[in-house]
Amino acid sequence: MLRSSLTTAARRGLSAAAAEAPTKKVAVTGAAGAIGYAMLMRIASGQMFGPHVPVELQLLETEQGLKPLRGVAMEIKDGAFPLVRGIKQTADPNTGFGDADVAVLVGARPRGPGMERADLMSANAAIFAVQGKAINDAAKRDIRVLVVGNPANTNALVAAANAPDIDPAQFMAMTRLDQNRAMGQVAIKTGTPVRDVERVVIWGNHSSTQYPDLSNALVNGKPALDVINDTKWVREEFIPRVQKRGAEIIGARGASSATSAASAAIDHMHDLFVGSGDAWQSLAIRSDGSYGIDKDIWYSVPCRCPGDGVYERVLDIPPPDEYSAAMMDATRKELLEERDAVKHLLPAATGKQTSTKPARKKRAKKATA
Ligand SMILES: NC(=O)c1ccc[n+]([C@@H]2O[C@H](COP(=O)([O-])OP(=O)(O)OC[C@H]3O[C@@H](n4cnc5c(N)ncnc54)[C@H](O)[C@@H]3O)[C@@H](O)[C@H]2O)c1
Ligand SMILES: O=C(O)C[C@H](O)C(=O)O
Repeated sequence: MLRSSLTTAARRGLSAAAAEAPTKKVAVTGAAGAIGYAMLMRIASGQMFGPHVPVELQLLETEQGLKPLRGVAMEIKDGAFPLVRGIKQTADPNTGFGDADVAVLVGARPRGPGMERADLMSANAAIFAVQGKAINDAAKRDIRVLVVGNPANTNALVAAANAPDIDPAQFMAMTRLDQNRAMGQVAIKTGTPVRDVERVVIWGNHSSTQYPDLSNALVNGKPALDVINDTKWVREEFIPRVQKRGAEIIGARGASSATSAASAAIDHMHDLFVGSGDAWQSLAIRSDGSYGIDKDIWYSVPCRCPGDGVYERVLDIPPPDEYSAAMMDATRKELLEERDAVKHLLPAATGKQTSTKPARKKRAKKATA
């Protein structure tokens, strides 16, 4: 068994030592859905945690979803991925999150044509209360949780509030898709490869109130706003396009974005665990009052990711100008309204730990070494 896995590893260019790295237990909910389907092969192939980290997949679905999930699991097995150490399939949250190092919470109803994210609030938020409790009961204490299912920011709040023994800083919601969309639009506008677009920030909610901000962005190392030199385009085309890109895709595809969402989840977790140096990544994290944002809402801000599951807010930036401040405020207000709408699912104040550090760096290192 060992011999054959090393042989396979060697075939795929992995060293024997690398193939022996500690296994990461990764829970994925909604694993048989469109995003799950697009994401799992990429986790299995090492794109989320790097090519040297084996994974055990813990796939959580509804009872109804278990049948298609069986097919997804068969396909993963048929991929013969050397890094995959096991595939668990379950509809029981405590089993799904059992001993998990990482959880990607995708399972939730997607928006259809004509729906706003607020329409998903009551249908989906309750799922995250149940899953927060299960994470609290069953997962590793230093788990990192990424919420993808919408309304993602407020679902992260609900999950964290129902996991009183886990630092809420370990729960994140995904705005990396918005960041990637914004970087893509800037690259097209300036005729530059995306690689040369940096420091684009998504502030606030993963919704049409988000603020895709180019104030600090660079294109080829020069201020993006100078390179673009077109405030009308920024305010009347770029910002609304990024804010409403989800709806634009639903209109075109008849279904909500899936491959790009899966790709963004891979990017988010890759940068969190493998690290992305000095680059800025937008993460929707529990507000600690920085930037004048109310505490205890999951508001997207720029972070640096040194690796090992740690993030640090980028605080060394100039204060927002009047336009940016108004945009940041609008999305802040929406998140406060969303929080009010799920009050019944928040059993305890989420300010249970005051640390703004993403929790237990030492233990995280140990868990991800
Ligand atoms: N944050 C983002 O950037 C972003 C981007 C795209 C989509 N989304 C959201 O992601 C979610 C999933 O989208 P999708 O296209 O994969 O939808 P989908 O309908 O294709 O799949 C969802 C899956 O979740 C499962 N599920 C539902 N409730 C569950 C539960 N309680 N436990 C486990 N599994 C459960 C369903 O059975 C289904 O298989 C939606 O809410 C969508 O709006 C977020
Ligand atoms: O917009 C949606 O409902 C889906 C997703 O959140 C997206 O941004 O594509």
